[in-house]
Amino acid sequence: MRIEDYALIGDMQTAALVGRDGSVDWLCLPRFDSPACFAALLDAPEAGRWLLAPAGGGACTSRRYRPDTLILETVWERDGGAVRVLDLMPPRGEAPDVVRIVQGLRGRVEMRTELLLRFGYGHDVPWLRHDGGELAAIAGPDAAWLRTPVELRPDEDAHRTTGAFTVTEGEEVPFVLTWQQSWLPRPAPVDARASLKDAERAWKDWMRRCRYGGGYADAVRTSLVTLKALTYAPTGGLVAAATTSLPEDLGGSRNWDYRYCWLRDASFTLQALMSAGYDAEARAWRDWLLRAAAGHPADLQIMYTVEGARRIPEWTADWLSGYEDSPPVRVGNAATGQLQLDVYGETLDCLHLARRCGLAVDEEAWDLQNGLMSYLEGAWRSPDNGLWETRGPRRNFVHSKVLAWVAADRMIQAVETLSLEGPADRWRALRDEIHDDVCAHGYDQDRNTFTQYYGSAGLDASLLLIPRLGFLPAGDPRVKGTVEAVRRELVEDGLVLRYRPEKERVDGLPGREGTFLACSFWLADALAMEGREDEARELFERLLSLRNDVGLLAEEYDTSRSRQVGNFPQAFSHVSVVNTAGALAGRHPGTRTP
Ligand SMILES: OC[C@H]1O[C@H](O[C@H]2O[C@H](CO)[C@@H](O)[C@H](O)[C@H]2O)[C@H](O)[C@@H](O)[C@@H]1O
Repeated sequence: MRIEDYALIGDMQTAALVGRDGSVDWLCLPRFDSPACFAALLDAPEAGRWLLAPAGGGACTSRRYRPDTLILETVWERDGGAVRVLDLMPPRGEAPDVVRIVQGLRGRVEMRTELLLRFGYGHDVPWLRHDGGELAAIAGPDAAWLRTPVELRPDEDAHRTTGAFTVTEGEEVPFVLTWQQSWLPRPAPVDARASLKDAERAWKDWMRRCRYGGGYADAVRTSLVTLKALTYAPTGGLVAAATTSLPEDLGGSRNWDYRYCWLRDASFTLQALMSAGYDAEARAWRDWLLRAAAGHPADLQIMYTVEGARRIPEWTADWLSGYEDSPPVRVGNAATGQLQLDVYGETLDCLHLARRCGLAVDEEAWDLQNGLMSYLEGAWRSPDNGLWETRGPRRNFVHSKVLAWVAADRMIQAVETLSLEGPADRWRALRDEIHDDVCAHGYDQDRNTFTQYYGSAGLDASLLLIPRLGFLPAGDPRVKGTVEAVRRELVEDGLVLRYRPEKERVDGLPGREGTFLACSFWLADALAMEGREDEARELFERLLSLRNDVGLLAEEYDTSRSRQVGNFPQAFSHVSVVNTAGALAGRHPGTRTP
């Protein structure tokens, strides 16, 4: 399946990907970053999957989410009849469940199910016990049960379970898969119908809180649901995407694990959610941050687990061949230990915005902000790995310095407008110093553009954020020059690359990558801010057209193959849908009138 052939279901603790062929090919239990029990996404079906589809196989005729929910409806029209499968993960009760309900729509359709549970990222083959429509599977720490009225059959050789049945018009056949740690008693089974109702109610209640009132409302609502689905409800942490190792370069090795909370991605996500009125999520994330960042500000990490833990060692699951033969499959992320100075600015920007939106002034949060700012005062001159997490030598990335300016600016604003206490004069001097430094060393007069890093001949799409962050106005000739330079040098078939990896081999990695969707939205934002609304709208609509049939976007787009690439669905991309729609409605991205 292509990446865009998948849809997401989830229960705000983990998520699964369901293909257009009715196969659940990715599911990590019990948490986003737990080992997968279905990993066919990154190998063959033998790495674990759950198929539920007409016996003849093949892709569905159509599918959609029930409006304002993450309940997936997949329809197959066949000669003798039509069938719909509802897929969902109900709000988490005692244990995680995947509920699948087959509904006969017309005539008769022969159906088939095939379940291969492979715990430990496709590695661990469980013992299976069948009892009529009941299956129990167990391997090491994992146990799972499948309940259905359909007679299930073991295929002992292949360690798989199959079932065949016919569904006629008006008939409904439920399947419920439940997971639990193997040493605990089996959880009480959930009722498929009742959990469908619970899930629908929970999603609709959440969407009712939405205050977004601009254009492109359907796209924005789908993206908000996706962002909420990437939130780990027990702690308020937000993952960057639901997957690991979907390649940025098909056949290449730019494959990373995104099932963690990046302060950068989470700050962006929160800004989008707050702009739509979701203040409770902002509070939950602020509290998550206070717990995760506790300790010395110099020890702040750029990412944590959803629980706020610090250790995320990177290793490769060598038994998996990778998506479309793109090894390695990485688990964990070595970028954890990198120095990325921009996260201080993004975090302080987000906390400031949260306060402006009415989040109560909290002493602990202000202490944290002061601590982060003091650290940055001493550290902002250091070269770092930058927001793209380059694995080459550290550089003086212009974006990192601009975000140091943002950090000082938002702290000054907090003192000036929210009457918080702090050394505003010292911060004002620092803000001016950083501004002068960036304009002197990060701007190339001959080419009339800011550069990727001090002294670099290369460009970087993150420079498009300069006007939106308030570092310089959109009408400044240096900003306009940068926008034009990005269009000239980084645009491929109308979409924007983050940078040219081949140039100066800045990221220290082999191969190339697709155009980066968030950066393409940033170009639309920059054009809108410059008053070039028609061009901005045209680009935005092109980007919306790249979403799959259920409105989802991966991290990147390969223009030569016309395919989505990279992890999926990606928060960065969906944040950008919300922000750019807001920008076109006249609101600057990431802001909300307090
Ligand atoms: O491309 C190299 C890097 O790719 C990942 O980082 C990217 O994803 C992060 C999460 O969305 C995002 O915060 C960052 O800006 C992106 O560059 C990967 O996590 C890195 O390990 C890798 O070096």
